[in-house]
Formats: sequence, C-alpha cells, structure tokens
Amino acid sequence: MQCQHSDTSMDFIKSLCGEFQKHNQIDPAYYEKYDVKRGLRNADGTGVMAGVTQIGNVLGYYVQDGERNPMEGRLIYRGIDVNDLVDGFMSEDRFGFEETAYLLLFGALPTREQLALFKGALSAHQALPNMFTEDMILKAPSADVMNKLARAVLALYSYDDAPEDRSLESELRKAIALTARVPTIAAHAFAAKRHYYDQESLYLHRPQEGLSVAENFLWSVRHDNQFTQEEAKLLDLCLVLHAEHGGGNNSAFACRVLSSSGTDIYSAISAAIGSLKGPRHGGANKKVMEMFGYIEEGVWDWKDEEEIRAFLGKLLTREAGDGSGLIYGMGHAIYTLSDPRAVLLKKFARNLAASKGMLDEFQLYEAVERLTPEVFHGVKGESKVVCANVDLYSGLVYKMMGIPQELYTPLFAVARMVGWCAHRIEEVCNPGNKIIRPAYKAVAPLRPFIPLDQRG
Ligand SMILES: CC(=O)SCCNC(=O)CCNC(=O)[C@H](O)C(C)(C)COP(=O)(O)OP(=O)(O)OC[C@H]1O[C@@H](n2cnc3c(N)ncnc32)[C@H](O)[C@@H]1OP(=O)(O)O
Ligand SMILES: O=C([O-])CC(=O)C(=O)O
Repeated sequence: MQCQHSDTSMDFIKSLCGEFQKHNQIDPAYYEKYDVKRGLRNADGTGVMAGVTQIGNVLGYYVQDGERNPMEGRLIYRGIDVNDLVDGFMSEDRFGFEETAYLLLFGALPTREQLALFKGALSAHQALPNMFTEDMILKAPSADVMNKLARAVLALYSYDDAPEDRSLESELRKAIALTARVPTIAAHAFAAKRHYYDQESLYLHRPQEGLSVAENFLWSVRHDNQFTQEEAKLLDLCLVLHAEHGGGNNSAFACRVLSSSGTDIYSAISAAIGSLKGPRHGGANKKVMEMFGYIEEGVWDWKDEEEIRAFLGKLLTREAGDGSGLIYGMGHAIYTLSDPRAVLLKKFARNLAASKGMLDEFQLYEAVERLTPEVFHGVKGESKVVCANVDLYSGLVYKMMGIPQELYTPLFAVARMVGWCAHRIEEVCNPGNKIIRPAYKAVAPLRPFIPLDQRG
C-alpha cells in the first residue's frame, strides 16, 4: 500500500535536500585533525578494540613492528578452527550445523547425548506460535524477506510469556527458540512475498520433526518438498560457514550495542537482521548476483581477461553496475590474502558447476576474483590487499542448488542467528560489561537562536 503525496509536498521535500546539503557536509579533513577513528578503525586499518569475547575469532593479518602484514585468513569458533570443524563432521558424513550451534551457544562441543537433546530442543521450538504466520506474516507481507524477518522477530516479543526476563535460562530458551524458528519464518515470509508480490500460488509447509535445519529449510521452501541429501549437506556446510564472525562484524556489533543498553533479545536481534541486510554486509550475496548480471551482459567474451579488467574498472569508477563503485564479494575489513569460507565454498562451487554444466559461469567468477586486486590497485591507488569474501561464491552455490535469490541473505540470517544470540548473551550475562557509548566530535559552531520573524 503506497501513501499518496501532493505535488506541492513533494516539491517542498525536494527543495529541502538542497537545504540539508548546505548544513550537513562533514569535511573529511576533520577525521585526521581530531584523530577520529573512521568506521572504528585505527590509522593502520586495524579495528578499534571494543570488547572481549570467547565466541569467535577472525584472523586476517598479523602486526609486526607496528605494521599490518597480510596472511591467509583463519576463522575460529570457540577455539576450534572452522576447517577442522567442517572436516570433523563431513568425514563422518553428518550434518554439522546443530553441533556448531551448540558449540557457539554453550562454548564446548556436545557429547552424543547433549547433541541429541539439543536437536530435540530445536525440534520442539521450530513451529511458529499459533496463528503467527497468519497474523504476522500473511497479513503484513513484505517484498523483502529480510524486512519481514526483522519485523517477525520483533513481533515474537508479544508471543513470549516473559520477554523481559534476563535470566540466563530465559535468554538461552529464547536463543534456542529463535535459532529454531528463523528458518520457518524465512520460508513463510518468502511464500508470502511470492504470493502477494509475484502473483504465485501460496504454499506453506510446516517444519518436520527429525530433519536437520538444512533439510527442513529445503523442505519448507520447495513447493514439492523435494530435495536430495547432497543438496542438504551442502546447505548445511553453508550454514556452518555463516554462523559466526567475531564480535566486531556489523550485525553482531549492532546486536551487542543494543544488548548493552539492557533491551530485550527481540529488539537486539531485529537490529542485527537490519544490519545484515545491508549490501556491504550480508546483503552482498544478493548484490553479487546482480553484479554478475551486469558483467555477463557487459562482457562479450567471458574468457577475455582484458575485457573483464575493463569492466571491473568501470564498476569501480561507477560507470557500470549499480553505481556504488563497489565490486561485491571482494574485500574485507579483516581478511587480506583469503577468507577461509570463500576458499571452501569455491571448491564446492567448482565441483557443482562441473556437474551442472556451468563451468563457464564459474570461471567468470574466478576471473573476477583473480583480476579484481590489480584493477582495484590501479583505479583506487590503494595498497590494501583484497581477496574474495564469503559472499562471492555463496550466491553461485545457492543458484546452482536452485535456491531463489530472495532467500540468499535470509539464509545468512538463518545461519547467523545463533552467533548473534551467543554475542547477545555474552553481552548481557557478563556483569563487567558497560553500555556501549563511543564519542562523536561535534564540529558545528555555536550560534544564537533567531526569533521566527527575524529569519531570512
Ligand atoms: C559477510 C560480509 O559482510 S563480507 C563483506 C561483504 N561486502 C561486500 O562484498 C561489498 C564489497 N566490499 C566492500 O564494500 C568492502 O570491502 C567491505 C565493506 C567488506 C570492507 O570495507 P573496509 O573495511 O572499509 O575495507 P578497506 O578498509 O579495505 O577499504 C579501503 C577502501 O577500499 C574500498 N573498497 C574495499 N573493498 C572494495 C570493493 N570490493 N569494491 C570497491 N571498493 C572497495 C573501501 O570502500 C575503502 O574506500 P575508502 O577509503 O574510499 O573509504
Ligand atoms: O566480519 C565482517 O566484517 C563481515 C563478515 O565477514 C561476517 O560477518 O561474516
């Protein structure tokens, strides 16, 4: 439903843009002058240390003699290298997401018995509250599944008997319920989007007991409920790789900022979802697909490196693509030589592409990964080392699995829910934590109030 605005009001608002711009420019020189940590980054590009965590660690460089040096990336969940975690459950041909969720939430790998009980707890919480889909999703659908996800999580507050209970037990119960429910919410929000915005038939599937999170997701979003074990295992791997990324990533930090004020878990998690939706964060997986649409159209010969280079240059100078100047799926705040998630996903993407007859497309992605660093240095003059991030190959993997694009970022949220909850609980259940409250240098000069009839 769109609001109608009169032409006069629209013209007035347009004129206000000029007024706004007159009074709201921040001179970039201020950042250096006042030693402001732009983006909470130190002058050498490292992040400002803003907290202490036991949950995850992201390693992308090492500092020696005050210099930041590139290295191969490592991602650690509760002290365990994600590559070892993945090797562990894959070599035993098991699903790994539930085990990873347990590890992130409680801090240690589960025993066989603990894992079975945890899976049971997830199963018990995965159904949505009575009439939730009807009242909160179908009656107020959204063209954007992430938008619906954030609003649905906020709405869950009203379905919780004790939403303001901050005891550890209550927080853990809510965390398990959110982790279990978010796949169902995403599936139903997607079904509503397809029905109300794309004029397709409405099908809603209830999650099935005994299925893994990955299997249930595929069951729920496919109208015929069909999926293969190979697909479910690959999706499971994607969920594991997206589950956590330290306390400083934009969405986890947003969650921690809100949690530090003492607000409820639903408010904090909906903020994290809003952050993840952004195209420079989790929303990049959708943007990568859009960008490859431009590349595939704009590059005549996909094997011609010169042509690809020229197109990448145009993306950076805003002459092509969405005009943002970004090459999506490339670059990272911490990783330099490699993002370990992208390395793994690329391997699976290559195998899948070979079996689906999509090697040409895969090779185009590889060329973008290979050529971006030199084009980036040429155009931006930056010495920073850039590599492919997790979002470069995840969308391609989902595409080859037949997962619709509208679900790419929501799938990231499905995986990251448990990471956010772990950060939320670490923030509220540690007595030493203070409200997060950095400073902003105020640069507007003081001036007198002018009475209304004396203003020109
Ligand atoms: C799950 C995730 O969130 S993974 C990241 C997903 N995001 C993307 O793929 C979007 C494209 N990438 C980017 O925008 C960036 O690399 C980010 C947001 C991921 C990291 O940004 P930063 O930490 O600021 O990176 P860094 O300090 O290396 O940037 C240096 C400069 O290069 C620019 N830059 C970095 N990566 C890119 C890129 N892929 N395309 C164009 N410019 C880039 C930055 O905007 C910055 O420019 P500025 O100095 O004019 O502000
Ligand atoms: O760490 C970051 O800045 C972003 C990221 O890769 C993630 O959250 O997965």
